[in-house]
Amino acid sequence: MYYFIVNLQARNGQCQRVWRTIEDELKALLVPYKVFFTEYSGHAIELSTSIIHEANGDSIIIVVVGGDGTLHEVVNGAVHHSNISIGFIPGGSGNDFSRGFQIPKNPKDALALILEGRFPIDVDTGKICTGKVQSYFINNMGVGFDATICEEVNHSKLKAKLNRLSLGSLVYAIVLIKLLFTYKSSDMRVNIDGLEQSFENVWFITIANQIYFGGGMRISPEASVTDGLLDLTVVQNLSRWKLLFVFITVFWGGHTHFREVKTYTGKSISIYADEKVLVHADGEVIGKAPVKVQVCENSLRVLAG
Ligand SMILES: Nc1ncnc2c1ncn2[C@@H]1O[C@H](COP(=O)(O)OP(=O)(O)OP(=O)(O)O)[C@@H](O)[C@H]1O
Repeated sequence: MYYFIVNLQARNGQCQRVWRTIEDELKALLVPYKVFFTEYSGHAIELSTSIIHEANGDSIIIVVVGGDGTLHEVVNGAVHHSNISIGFIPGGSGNDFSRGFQIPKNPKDALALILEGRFPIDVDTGKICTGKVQSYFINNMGVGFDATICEEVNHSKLKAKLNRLSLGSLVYAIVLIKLLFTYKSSDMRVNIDGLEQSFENVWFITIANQIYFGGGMRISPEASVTDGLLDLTVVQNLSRWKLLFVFITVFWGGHTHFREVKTYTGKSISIYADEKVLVHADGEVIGKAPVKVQVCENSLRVLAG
């Protein structure tokens, strides 16, 4: 039995078409399945939690049809349950998860990969604690400018317009350019596995589990979801114009060569900011700094490409 959790509203409603294709294919192939549609933000975590409870330890596959936000919620329900495998059919605007896990863009091909079931791998996730909130991420988390971009993107009317033109992933770049001229950098302290460092004028700190971020940018080109490590990128002391230039190079991972961009790896990381800067997990704003992040090795089973 396959359990589908579908966000028909992903990509501003265009995910409906993706689901229709999948539904037709499941019926044609006589695949046994149950489908649940998300009705509000946070619903996917509730759905996955109740599916997992009913499975009572049996091995099952939960397939997410939607964007990285819906996937993020299901990850938070399924993490540390080794009897659950997660499949994904990309139906969102950014789809960084499918890039990082080599899942085909085409819905039928992505479904074929799941039905073959040949590649379940146990991957790392990151656990974040900020204030009273605890959350897991599969792609990345960030503190500062990138979280502010996520906040703006998730409330942007532009996203809907670009999605209609199939240019949804461009919204991150456009919002970045807009915020570039108003965002104020701040000083931060970072503790990586017990070693503390201070950074002045930080634009953002991103902690990545996999390579891709913000709709296809190669933020951590060396990241691996099976190495038991998280990859940090600190961007500081950059003028607004140079940040824009560095940003362009992120698309091919060239930013790591700039002296204002520092990279580290670690298992347990704390970030303290002088001001209460925003924190995102997989593109969803979850709170403000300070934040504690820890790698959870082999904590999620995923059907990757
Ligand atoms: N029925 C619904 N109505 C409104 N919002 C919903 C509904 N179902 C889920 N959501 C919320 O919509 C948000 C965005 O969904 P999702 O990430 O799947 O699509 P997206 O934003 O188009 O794609 P991406 O995250 O890849 O850019 C999620 O935070 C999710 O909780």
